[in-house]
Amino acid sequence: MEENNHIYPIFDRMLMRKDKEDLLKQHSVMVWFTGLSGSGKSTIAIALERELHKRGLLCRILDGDNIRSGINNNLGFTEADRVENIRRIAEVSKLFLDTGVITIAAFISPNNDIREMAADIIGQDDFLEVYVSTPLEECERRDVKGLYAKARKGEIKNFTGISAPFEEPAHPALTLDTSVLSLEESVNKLLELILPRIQKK
Ligand SMILES: Nc1ncnc2c1ncn2[C@@H]1O[C@H](COP(=O)(O)OS(=O)(=O)O)[C@@H](OP(=O)(O)O)[C@H]1O
Ligand SMILES: Nc1ncnc2c1ncn2[C@@H]1O[C@H](COP(=O)(O)OP(=O)(O)O)[C@@H](O)[C@H]1O
Repeated sequence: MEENNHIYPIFDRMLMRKDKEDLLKQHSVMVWFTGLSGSGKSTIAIALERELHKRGLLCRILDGDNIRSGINNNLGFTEADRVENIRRIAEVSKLFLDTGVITIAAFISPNNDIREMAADIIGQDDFLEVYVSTPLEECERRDVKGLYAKARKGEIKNFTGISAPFEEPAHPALTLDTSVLSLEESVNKLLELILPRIQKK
């Protein structure tokens, strides 16, 4: 490769994240939602992506539907499996970030060590932690997938909030309690936080 450089100067260097961000006219960032099942992570992620898309900004959502059903379909909910789940998600996120894409992850990611590992893989400066702090009582009242009822009956083991721990983030960039905030209010708060970072002047 090196000896061809004078013939093909275009091979001088590999295209970098900045080249891709310039192409897309945006800065990429990682928006990392954490919170209990049913707290609103996916709902907010989808609404946020729509608002950014409307503004001409390219995003990628990673959530249980496209990760746990595919690349991570060999993982369950033991502590070790959750660590591996989040590790792979962080590595995949990094690829999207390096492609200039605004990356939005919606996973329980139940403790500080797991979220810290994700932030280390992705890079602390790119990592915006958003805590969807909807109380357990409200998540359980919603019981979107009927899993809390099953967990209470002991039919699902290691269920976060019931039989497995959830550790609140110490210093999230933003906290959204969807028992108090409407979806629109949550998205507006996110836009206020994110837009100044991702829009190219
Ligand atoms: N034992 C147990 N504990 C928690 N959650 C469970 C469990 N079993 C299945 N589910 C469903 O899986 C979704 C959570 O997956 P995550 O990948 O976000 O979890 S983690 O970050 O690895 O802790 C979560 O979906 P969300 O509601 O989207 O959060 C649950 O529906
Ligand atoms: N203000 C709100 N913000 C977000 N979701 C809400 C709100 N009020 C009610 N919900 C409902 O709560 C549920 C949250 O589910 P989901 O987004 O799948 O949560 P998670 O991804 O955290 O498991 C959805 O059914 C959603 O319609």
